[in-house]
Amino acid sequence: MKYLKRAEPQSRQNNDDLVQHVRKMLVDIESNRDAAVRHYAETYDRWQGGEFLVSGDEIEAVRKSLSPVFKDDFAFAKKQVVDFAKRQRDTLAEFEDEFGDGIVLGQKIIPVENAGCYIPGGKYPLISAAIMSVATAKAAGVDYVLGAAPPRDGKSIYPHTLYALAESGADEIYAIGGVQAFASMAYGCVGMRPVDIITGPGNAYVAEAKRQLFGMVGIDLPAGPTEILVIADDSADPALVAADLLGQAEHGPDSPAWLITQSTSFGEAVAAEIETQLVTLPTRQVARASWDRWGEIMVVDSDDEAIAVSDRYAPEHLEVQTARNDYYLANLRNYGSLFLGEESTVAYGDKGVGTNHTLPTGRAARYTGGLWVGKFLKTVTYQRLTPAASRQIAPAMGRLCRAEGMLAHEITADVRAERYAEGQTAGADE
Ligand SMILES: NC(=O)c1ccc[n+]([C@@H]2O[C@H](COP(=O)([O-])OP(=O)(O)OC[C@H]3O[C@@H](n4cnc5c(N)ncnc54)[C@H](O)[C@@H]3O)[C@@H](O)[C@H]2O)c1
Ligand SMILES: [Zn+2]
Repeated sequence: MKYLKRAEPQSRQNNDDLVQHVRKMLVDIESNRDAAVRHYAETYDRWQGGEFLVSGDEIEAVRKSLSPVFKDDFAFAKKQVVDFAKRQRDTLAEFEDEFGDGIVLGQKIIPVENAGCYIPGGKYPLISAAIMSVATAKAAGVDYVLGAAPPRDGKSIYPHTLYALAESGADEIYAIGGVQAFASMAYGCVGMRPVDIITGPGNAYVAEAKRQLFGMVGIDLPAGPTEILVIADDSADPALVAADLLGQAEHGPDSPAWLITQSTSFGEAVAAEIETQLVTLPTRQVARASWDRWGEIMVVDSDDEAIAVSDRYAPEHLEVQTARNDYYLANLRNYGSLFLGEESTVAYGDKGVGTNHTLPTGRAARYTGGLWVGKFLKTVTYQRLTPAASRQIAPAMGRLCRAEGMLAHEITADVRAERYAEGQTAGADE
């Protein structure tokens, strides 16, 4: 593999400052609660309001103010995402079966009770993120869903985001952003009830807060700064590929965009197109910074090498525009969501083609997919035995306890062997 363009040396590994900064905030909020939350909201969100909880009147006013076209577009996106989520829910099944005579084992699927969903809004109000988290949680059957988004002007949530949160089914909505939002949802500050799982994408502070809070509260997945990788060959259109790379570079100055191709001339054409398009792109300031710093163009020798390199990057978004898209679909392993052919594009996935847009970043796609109904559901198990079955497995179970030196465990098996011994009346077989 050779690089036509390479990212600046990665400084991501050394994120001590970020880790310490977020830890300090979380510790402060855990001990000083609402006062600390208010302090950080004032510092980082320029908060000037009173209550963080958004009132029903404010939601109603927003409902009235938005255009029918926006509402129709939103309804389309929501329907796509919810239909797909329900279809995914249908793939999960409870079961109860016999595993050996008299040994009944089962799986149940139980939604978490309370979920806190974060909608990013530092740079852009990510309206669709409300559907991705809140509507998906509701499709999973979560009882109570709290929505949180940063205030746009120090006072209230961006109206379209507020509408999206309400329409997606949020039970309560709070105008609060970043680390202080996640800490409040986890610890139950500023009137929030402490939730069981916190979800949603966000910037580096948000991603780090989720990582540190994990354990005391559930998290969906590491979903930090957006990434895109495009695998393209000579059959692709360099202008379209360049547009798609810049489309995601626009997210923030820490959003990498990568291209893998087997054709040096194609790689050069995309590089030239990017320069051309950056001249007029309205959000070029951000896109230029991220492309210069993180952008990469790699030339490989074969489809299999393209797949191997792509799997190493484990990109959040992966577009494949080649003459052999099905081969890639069959063989790629690590990605958050895959966009096959030039007709699909990450922006569709972002805004509401139907797949969830909260996706793994920072190589987390090696071990997880994106947000989906399953993240709000627990697959739990249960067991039930007949007396005869209990008696029958007791000796083996007891010996395994003993082998581990767990003698109190062994006794629990031994007493059952005795209790259900043949001829005993207590607990005899039905
Ligand atoms: N992985 C995914 O699925 C996915 C999807 C959509 C968006 N994203 C990413 O989400 C991110 C959104 O970022 P954003 O910044 O626009 O919005 P954000 O809501 O994630 O972050 C804004 C918050 O950051 C906090 N903040 C800012 N500076 C701080 C500081 N110095 N210390 C502590 N907190 C601070 C503020 O409280 C503010 O409310 C982008 O990086 C985007 O790429 C990821
Ligand atoms: Zn995007």
